[in-house]
Amino acid sequence: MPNIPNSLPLGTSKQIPAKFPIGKVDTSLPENYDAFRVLDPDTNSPDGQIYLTTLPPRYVGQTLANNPDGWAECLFYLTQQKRGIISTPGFPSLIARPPRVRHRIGPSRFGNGMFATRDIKMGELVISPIHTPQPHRRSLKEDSEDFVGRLEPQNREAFFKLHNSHTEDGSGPIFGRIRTNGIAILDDVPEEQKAAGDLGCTGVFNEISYLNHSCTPNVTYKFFRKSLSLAVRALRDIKKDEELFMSYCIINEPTAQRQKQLKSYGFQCTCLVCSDPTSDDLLVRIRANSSINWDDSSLDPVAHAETWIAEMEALGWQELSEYGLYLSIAKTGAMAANDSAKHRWYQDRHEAWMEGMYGERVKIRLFAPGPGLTTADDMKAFMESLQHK
Ligand SMILES: C[S@@+](CC[C@H](N)C(=O)[O-])C[C@H]1O[C@@H](n2cnc3c(N)ncnc32)[C@H](O)[C@@H]1O
Repeated sequence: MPNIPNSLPLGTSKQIPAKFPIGKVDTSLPENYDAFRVLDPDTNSPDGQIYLTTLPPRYVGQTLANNPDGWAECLFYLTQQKRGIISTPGFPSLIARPPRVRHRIGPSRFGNGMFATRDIKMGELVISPIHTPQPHRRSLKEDSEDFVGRLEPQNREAFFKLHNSHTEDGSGPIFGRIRTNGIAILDDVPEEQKAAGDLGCTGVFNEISYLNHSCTPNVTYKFFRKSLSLAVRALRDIKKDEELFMSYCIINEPTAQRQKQLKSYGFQCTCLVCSDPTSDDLLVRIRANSSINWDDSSLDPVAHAETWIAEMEALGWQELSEYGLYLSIAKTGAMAANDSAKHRWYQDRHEAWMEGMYGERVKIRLFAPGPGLTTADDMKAFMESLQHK
């Protein structure tokens, strides 16, 4: 029998793409630069120019007092990108916010950082930005200067308070801050737009850009095009006053690879897994054990999953997709063993984790216990029937 399918598509660990290149950057302008720079293009403007535009559209005289969600100053190279955003169903939507403020910015071991101001449960929304300045694709130094000039004064002030770890490589005070604080927001681009060259953006955020890095992060984010905002959610239960960490790199790669990705931020990560020389080997074993043979009667799926869940939780490795696979195995195994309390527990944990990872509540009731679906054999037949759907 094939391995049990999981409700989570495989390979879905957050693929946070590499940032701007490491080291010295070429910020020279193309020839005829001014001739093809356009402010506030309409969506019929030809592609291939450099566009500076404000989204959602901003009318004369409007200030943050009229629109607390604010505006994003965007720099595009394709009008396709502006078209893509404004044709997103529901755009512009209000930004979803947590019911009460759950974060603060303050001193951390790594300069400033962000902290929880109350206990936060796995999956819960920690923060959505009030506004999302400066999504952009490639960024030339001059373009960056232009769009910072277009920001609301208080947002410009917030921008210049951000850390700049690129003071020695020719980036300058603006592009340097974009390189240090830019968060890749690739994930929400519809496939057909990707094909048309709309590869997503990098965004710099007033508050979210204060999140420091860990390879065992306790929050992650999802970008929503319809509100041009990031939702930062808890990947596990977080205690009041804990520092919040996101990952700046692809965490399911070996330590040396991760350290390479982090070089552009000018620090060496010293988190729990980076400091443990056995962690790469553990990662391989976590991956290898995350699919099981449901025909193997010598294996107790729940006990197997629980061992690995405990191991991953001890490290704080919930951002790995394998953590979701183990929750899924535990939930399914508990159902097959007729342990409805445990089944419900893992069902809820899995849903909360999915919400944390993907930013939305996903109801997965595929494996709800019911007549005729209570033994391992029933489960096997059920899974086989799914394979043929
Ligand atoms: C996006 S900023 C985060 C906020 C920053 N700590 C501040 O004081 O404004 C990224 C910078 O924070 C620092 N940083 C973030 N995570 C770190 C970590 N795990 N270890 C050391 N430095 C870190 C590095 O200087 C990095 O370039």
